[in-house]
Amino acid sequence: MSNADAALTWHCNADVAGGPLPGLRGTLELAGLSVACAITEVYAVAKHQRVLVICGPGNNGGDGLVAARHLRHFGYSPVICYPKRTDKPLYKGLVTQLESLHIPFVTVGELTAPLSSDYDIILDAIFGFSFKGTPRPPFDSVLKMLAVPEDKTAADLGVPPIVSVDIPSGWDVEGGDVNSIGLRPDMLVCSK
Ligand SMILES: NC(=O)C1=CN([C@@H]2O[C@H](COP(=O)(O)OP(=O)(O)OC[C@H]3O[C@@H](n4cnc5c(N)ncnc54)[C@H](O)[C@@H]3O)[C@@H](O)[C@H]2O)[C@@H](O)CC1
Repeated sequence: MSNADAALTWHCNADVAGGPLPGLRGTLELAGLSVACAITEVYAVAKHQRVLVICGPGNNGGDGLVAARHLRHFGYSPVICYPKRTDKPLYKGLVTQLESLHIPFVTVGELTAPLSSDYDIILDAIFGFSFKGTPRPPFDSVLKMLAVPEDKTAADLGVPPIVSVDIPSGWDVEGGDVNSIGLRPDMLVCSK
């Protein structure tokens, strides 16, 4: 059993540790752990150690914060971009856990193209099913850095493989890429 399988099995059998975590905290933990485990299956740490985790302001971003912690424990070197933080205690706790592991945080301004010079994978935890309208700053400029127009390749633009949580960020959950955001993830991790 791999470390990732062991962690997921432990979480799913969490009654041995006093019961599953309740409510949103529990679902965020399970979602984030599942995302991290899925990444280990597809992007081996030996070749994809540097992971940029971009977190949005809602629960999709929370999945990213949890996934980053597990990725660190699985041997990856996550760096987090979390430009719109919330004061909710659950989220402050997730940030404190990451800081205690000395996981670096970067601002949007510190992200420079081509992203592939600094990162081997992007974890897109910006928006999930509650995204509406067109992306507002600062996420509009972040999404532009991740976009790959139809007539270009990710390699041309230096965009590393993108793993999206739930749905590609900026896409409408029913209508798809109605705003022509151009984010075309290589991998999507979503619940059944
Ligand atoms: N709701 C739940 O119980 C859970 C949700 N999870 C994840 O969280 C996602 C849904 O979470 P949320 O409902 O918090 O929403 P999202 O995380 O999808 O996004 C909502 C946030 O994005 C902002 N936003 C919306 N449209 C925007 C725009 N055009 N420009 C800039 N900001 C914009 C909103 O103001 C809000 O802060 C799911 O897709 C899933 O990935 C789960 O994984 C964990 C449990």
